[in-house]
Amino acid sequence: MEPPQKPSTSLFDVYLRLRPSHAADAERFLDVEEAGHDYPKHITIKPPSNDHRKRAVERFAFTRVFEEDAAQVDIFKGVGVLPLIEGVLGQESREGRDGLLATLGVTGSGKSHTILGSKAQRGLTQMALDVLFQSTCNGLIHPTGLASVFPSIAASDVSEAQMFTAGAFLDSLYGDGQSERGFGSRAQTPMMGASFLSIASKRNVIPRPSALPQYPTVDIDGIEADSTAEYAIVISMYEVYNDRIFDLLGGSMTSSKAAIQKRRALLFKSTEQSPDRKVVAGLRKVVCSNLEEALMVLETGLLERKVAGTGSNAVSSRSHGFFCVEVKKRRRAYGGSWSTSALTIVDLAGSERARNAKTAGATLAEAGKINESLMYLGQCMQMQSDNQDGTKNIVPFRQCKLTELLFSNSFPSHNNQHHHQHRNPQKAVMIVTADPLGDFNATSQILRYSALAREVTVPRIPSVTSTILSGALTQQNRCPSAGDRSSPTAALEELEAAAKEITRLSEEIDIISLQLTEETTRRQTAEACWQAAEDRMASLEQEVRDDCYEEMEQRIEAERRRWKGAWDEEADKNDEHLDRKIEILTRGIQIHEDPEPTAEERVAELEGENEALKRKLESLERELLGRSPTKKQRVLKAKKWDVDVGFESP
Ligand SMILES: Nc1ncnc2c1ncn2[C@@H]1O[C@H](COP(=O)(O)OP(=O)(O)OP(=O)(O)O)[C@@H](O)[C@H]1O
Repeated sequence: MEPPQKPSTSLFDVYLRLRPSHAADAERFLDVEEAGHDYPKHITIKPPSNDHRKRAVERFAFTRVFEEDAAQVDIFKGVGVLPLIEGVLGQESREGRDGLLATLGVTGSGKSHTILGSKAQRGLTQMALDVLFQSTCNGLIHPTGLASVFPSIAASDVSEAQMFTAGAFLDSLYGDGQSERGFGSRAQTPMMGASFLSIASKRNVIPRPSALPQYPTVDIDGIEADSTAEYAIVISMYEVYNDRIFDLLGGSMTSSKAAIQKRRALLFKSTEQSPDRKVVAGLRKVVCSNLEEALMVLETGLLERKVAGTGSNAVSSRSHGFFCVEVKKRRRAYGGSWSTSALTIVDLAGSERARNAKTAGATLAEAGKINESLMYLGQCMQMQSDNQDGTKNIVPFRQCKLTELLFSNSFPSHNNQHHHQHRNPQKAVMIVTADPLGDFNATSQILRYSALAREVTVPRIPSVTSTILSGALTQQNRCPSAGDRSSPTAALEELEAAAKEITRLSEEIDIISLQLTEETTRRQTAEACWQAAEDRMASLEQEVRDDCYEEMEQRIEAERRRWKGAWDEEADKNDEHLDRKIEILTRGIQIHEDPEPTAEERVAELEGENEALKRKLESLERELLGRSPTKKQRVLKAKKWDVDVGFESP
C-alpha cells in the first residue's frame, strides 16, 4: 500500500510526527515500518493487549513519517515549508500562491511544540519567518521608506483591516517607544479566564526578541525571491474559539477586563473588494520591516491566545490559532498596486477525552466545541482519502468556522462575473502529531481520518470447530488403518471436504464479524455526528430565535418611539391650531367691540361733522344779524379772518 500520488482533489500532503513519550511504562501500540533507503511512510497500530474487543491491526500510509528522534529543523525541511514559502514569494513577475501549514493531533501530542516551539527551540513559524525575511531582504521595503508606501499597502488590503506599522502597533500597546522590554513566553501564558491584560497592565511587558530562542537556524540555500519585485510583509493573527473568530492583535491587553470578555467576534465573509473570496474582515494587521518586529508581534498575539491547564497538558490550547503572513509584492521598477499571497500557519486545539483531561465547567464546554469542530475537519479529511480512488465527492467544509477557514481557498476560484484573476488553490501541508505510547483510542481515530490510505488486516484466530476438525483429521491421517476399518474412503474424503468448508465458513464468519464491528463503530460515529449536527441546529435555532426576539424588541421600541413622536407632534399641531383659532376669535371680538373705521367712513364722518358745524355757524350768523352793530362788526371780522386763512364760507 503506497501513499497515493496527490490527485488534484487532495486537500493536503499529510505527514506524521511521533513525539518522544513521557509515559515510559505504557505499552507501545504504534510501529513504524522500515522503508529501506527511502523515508518511512507506513505505520501499523495494534490494540493494546488489555483490549478485550476483537479488533483488527490497521496499517496507515502518510506522505512521510518522522520518528521520535526527528528534530525541529528536520520537520521544517522534511514537510516542505521551503517550497510553501517559495510559492508565496512567487516566481519572477508572477503572483504568489497561498500556503497553509497546520498541525492536528490528540491533546499533548506536540502540535504547539512543532508549530510554535518551546522556550529552548524555535518552532516552524519562527523558522518560516526567518527564511521569509532572509530571502526578501534585498526587495523588502526599507523602514525609512515605509511611510511613503504605507498608504498604498493599506489600500491594497481587501479585508476592511486596520493596518499599522510594527513600531506604531507595539508602541500603541506598550507605549514604551521601543524601550527595554520584558519577556513573556507561551509557557507562561495565563490560564483560562485571565488574560495577558493582567500581566501586561501590571508589568507592561513586551517580548524581547533577544530572549526568544534563536535556534535552530535555517539556511535559505535554494530559495529565491523575485529579484524584480518589491516586498512588504504584513502579519495578522486570530483564533477560532467556540466557533467564533477573534482578533489576537486586538490590543485587549490595554483594555479593561470587561472589554476583553466582550471581545467582538469577526466575520469570515466576502467584502466589496473581495467579492469572489471570503476573508476574515476587520482584523488588525501589522507591517513588519524585520524579523525582530515580526517575532514581537507573534509573541504579543500568542499571549492573548486562550490556553488552559488540563489533565492531559499543562498548557493546552483552547482555541484554533491562525497566524497569517501576507507577502505583498509589486514590480520594483514601476510601483503600482500590490498583489498579496499568504502563508497561514495553524495550531489546532487538540481533541481530548473528558475522562482523561479531567476538565469541567467552561473548559469542558470548550472541549465539546473543539471536538465538534475536529469531527467536521475529520469528515473533510476522510473525504480526501475517499476521493483517492478517483471519485470526486464534495468536501463538506461549510459546517463550521474551522473547516471554512481551512478549506475555502483550497479550490480554484473562477469568477468571470467580477473579472477577477484566476487564483491558484492554496498548497497545504498537514502535520499529524502522535504519541505512540499515548491514548490508543483517540490516536487511532485521528489516524483513521487523516491518513492518505488505510489497510485493515484481520487477525487469524482459530475457531473452535476448525480446531476440533483439524485435530480429528490429523488423527485420521496418522492412523489410516483405523480409518480404513471404520469407514469407506469416500466417506473420509467427504468428511475432509466438509471440514474444509466449515473452516472456510468460520473464517468468513470471523471476517464478517470484524466488518460488523467496524460498521458498528462507523454507525456510532455517524450517530455522534448526527447528534452533534442536531445540537448545532438546536443552538443555531436558539441563536436565531434570540436574534429575532432582540430585533423584534428593537423594532417595537422604535415603533413605540415613532408613535410617541407622532403623537406629540399631533398634540403640538392641535395646540397651535387652537391658539390660532383663539387669536382669530379674539381679533374678531375686538373688531366687533371697537371697529376700526375705514377711510371713506372717516371722510363721511368728517363731512357730517363739517355740515353740522356749518349749520351751527349759519344759525349763529343769523342770530348775530339780529343783535347790535358792534357785535355784528366782530362777527364779520372773524368771518373775514376765516376767508384769509382758507376757510370758505358755505
Ligand atoms: N517532539 C517533542 N520533543 C520534545 N518535547 C515535546 C515534543 N512534542 C511535545 N513535547 C512537549 O510535550 C508537551 C505538550 O506538547 P504541546 O503543548 O505541543 O501539545 P499540543 O498537542 O499542542 O497540546 P494541546 O492540543 O493540548 O494544545 C510540551 O511540554 C512540549 O514541549
